[in-house]
Amino acid sequence: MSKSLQARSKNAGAAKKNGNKRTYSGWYCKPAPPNILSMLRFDHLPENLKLPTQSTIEEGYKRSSAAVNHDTGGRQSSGVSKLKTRRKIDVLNDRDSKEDVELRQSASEAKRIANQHEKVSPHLAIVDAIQKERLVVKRDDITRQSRAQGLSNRSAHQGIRSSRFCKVLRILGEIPFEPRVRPQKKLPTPQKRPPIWAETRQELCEALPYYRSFQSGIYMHKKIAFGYLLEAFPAPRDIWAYQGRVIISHGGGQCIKNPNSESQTNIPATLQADQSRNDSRVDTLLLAHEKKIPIILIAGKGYDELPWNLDCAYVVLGWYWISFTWVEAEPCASGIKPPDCRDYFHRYKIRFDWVESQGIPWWINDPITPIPMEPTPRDEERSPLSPLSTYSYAVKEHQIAKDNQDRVPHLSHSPRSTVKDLLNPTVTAPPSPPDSSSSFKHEPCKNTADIQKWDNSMTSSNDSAHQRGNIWPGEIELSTQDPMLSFSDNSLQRPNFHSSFSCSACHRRMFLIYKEGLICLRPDCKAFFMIVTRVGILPIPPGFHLTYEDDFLKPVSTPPQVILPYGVIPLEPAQRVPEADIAEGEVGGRTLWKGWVCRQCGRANCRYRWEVWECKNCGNLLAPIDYHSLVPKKVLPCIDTFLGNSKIHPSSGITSTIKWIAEIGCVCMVYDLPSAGKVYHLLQPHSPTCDGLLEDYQKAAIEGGWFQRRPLKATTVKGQFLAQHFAVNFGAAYKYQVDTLSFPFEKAPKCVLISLAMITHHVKLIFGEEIKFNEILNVMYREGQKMSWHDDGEKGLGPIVSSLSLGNQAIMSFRPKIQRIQLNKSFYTGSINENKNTPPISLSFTLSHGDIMIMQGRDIQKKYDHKVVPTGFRIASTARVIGV
Ligand SMILES: O=C(O)CCC(=O)C(=O)O
Ligand SMILES: [Fe+2]
Repeated sequence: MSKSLQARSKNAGAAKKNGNKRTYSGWYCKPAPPNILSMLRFDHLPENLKLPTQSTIEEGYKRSSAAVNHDTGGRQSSGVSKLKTRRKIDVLNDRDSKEDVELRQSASEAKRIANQHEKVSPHLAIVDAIQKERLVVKRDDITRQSRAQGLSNRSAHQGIRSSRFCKVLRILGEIPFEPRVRPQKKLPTPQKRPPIWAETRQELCEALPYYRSFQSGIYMHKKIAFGYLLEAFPAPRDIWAYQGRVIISHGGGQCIKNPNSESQTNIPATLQADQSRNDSRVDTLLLAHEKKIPIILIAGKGYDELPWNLDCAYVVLGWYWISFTWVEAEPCASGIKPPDCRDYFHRYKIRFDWVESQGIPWWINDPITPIPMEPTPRDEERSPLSPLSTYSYAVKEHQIAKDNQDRVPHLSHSPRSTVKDLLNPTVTAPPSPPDSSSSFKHEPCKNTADIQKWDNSMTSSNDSAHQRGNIWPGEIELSTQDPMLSFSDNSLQRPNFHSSFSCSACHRRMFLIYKEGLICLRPDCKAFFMIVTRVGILPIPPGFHLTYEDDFLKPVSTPPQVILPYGVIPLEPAQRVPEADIAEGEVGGRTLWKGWVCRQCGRANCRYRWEVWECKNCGNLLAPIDYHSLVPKKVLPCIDTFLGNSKIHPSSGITSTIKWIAEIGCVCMVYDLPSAGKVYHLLQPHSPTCDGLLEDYQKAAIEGGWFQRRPLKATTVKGQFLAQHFAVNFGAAYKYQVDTLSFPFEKAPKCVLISLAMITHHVKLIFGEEIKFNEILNVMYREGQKMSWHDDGEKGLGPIVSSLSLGNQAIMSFRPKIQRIQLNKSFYTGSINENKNTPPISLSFTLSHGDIMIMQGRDIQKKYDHKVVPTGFRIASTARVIGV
């Protein structure tokens, strides 16, 4: 006899001994016929339902009893003739209040039939039970239900109400109804302020080296997860438990808002494909779990599970480690193509546990509350037979609180992990996040060789991680037992969380994580995400409430492998960063426009003023620059260009000519953009005067505090978004794309007026007439800043726009305009590839210190976009006529 048959007969024997009791492993749980499974799974058009006819039932039965005979040595015998099934779907109007009574009656009838037939074939009993239930099809209900689930109107077709199946499932599975208790947001705002908070996503991304993702909910680099944002678009069973020490969220990716939906607001984003390890976000989170790499969690205002109302847009929660991951089945929304052969997607769930070395979470006002703790896998490994260690969190927390003495819970900056650490398979310290800023001491894993090694170590140690499996409390201890689940007096005796169970379909061990029953979490198992009931294993319909086991939710101690590599509060930018630190190769470096976390109030700030870091909340100032920091022309590199190194796309139709301007002894390149206008490039007509202007602009910026990064008017990012460059406008207001500060000419510093005079003079040399520019926009770029694709087409813009360039060189490019792509639709997929939709650059050339550029013709703004990418610190003044 095969092993499995031996086990079966042993279990069958055990069942006999216990009278009516049936052991789980002896339970015959052949899944119902395929059409029943899909019918149960989700809403379908009734005409597509194909409820089994007598002949299909018989066929199915024959198939399954053949299989059963093969499996069990002919335990089953024919009983088809006994079945009198109803095959009609009733289309009913609103049912009256007797509905539930009827439901119960028919369900107990169903159970009676199930009991009668279970010896024959439980799946036939299911068919019978379901049909006894008189499946209700009613258009209005479906519409309502679809809306409630955020599904589109297209799903509002007739179909079987999954809510009815939920009821059936609860009755057949004898599952008490335990509705999910939504957080009421009734907790008071924490007394301690968060270590870091922000009002915009940009502030997070510019101030925190571990969260630089504008769109995705996870910030990762080279397969290392650094930051995870808990925001809107929750998935089922996301949870905040034990005062936030345990957070269950979901894997990223493959989500979109339903494109068929009437309203794009207040509807959840739904999966459009399976989440799988092929997705780098999922893979990175799983690696973080396997390698015990901690990750910083940030909560946004849209995060519904947070039990108090945020009075800002984002708060940094702190360090977590990923203690467990698993896969669930999530219904395919209407209008979304399901995967082959099933009507659900795989959705990864990720469980984060608070890293205890941080002390108590900053938001907990009452440190006395004892928290039941589960031992770590390590504890279990050390003493597999000892009872669960009882751990008084309160005592430990008191101790930590005493040590911390009320300080804001940020960590000391432990030294950066080395590659050797990373390669150590037992103790793995994660590297610091990538950061081009030299002022943050926790430097990035810049070295590609290091990263390569890290990657390799990931891949090789990955195998061992897989061999180890997802070690979880109790697993090692209990894998030596043969846990049995039994039914007694119609109630399911469940083992506690530590017992785990063995899936009757795939025979693999599984943790019991839902109160509702034994649910296999292996996507490759035919019983994946189905519930064991008295009449067999049934799929879980949409909207069915699953509740986590209490034991499962308990916080677990942080294993020693979890090492925190840096504090959540980034170091301050170095005081008085020299603007002209050419040794670093970055004049006016990138460091200087990165954000900053105010030490006084914890606000994450963008650097929005040129001359100082200023806190938007409390006005705290950091590192104001002074005259010693000016960047003189002589320290700037200048690579000679040949006539501006212009490039013209062959298919653009653009032609160029060279003009000699004898009055000032200067070359001018003229580019003819067909049926749009001309672009003139005057090569360094006056650079010595410009050397002085370069310094004067910087002095004016320090003295006057003119130059600011200001909000873009249209952006795809939620909330305010600052342009990269620092700018100030004089004369007529020019606020076309950016809400730039504007002042009258009388207030303008001298350097601005000189620049305007120079531009006016050169424009007159070209066109022979004086243009009365009434506006000049002055832009300062720090290292790494640029002005992306745009036009200057403010209403009432005159035909001539002309600029003066100072400082480092910049490449100016033109390209034909494109239709703005609908970013919103694919916003959450992260799959936008703008390059696919962008036309090639028609013309580009290099602007050097002292060059003047002129665009002539309004149609240039209508037909072309332009962008300017400086090679480093640079100033540009652009004059226009506005309001004509
Ligand atoms: O930086 C420049 O040279 C030009 C900037 C520009 O295109 C603008 O201000 O609209
Ligand atoms: Fe422009």
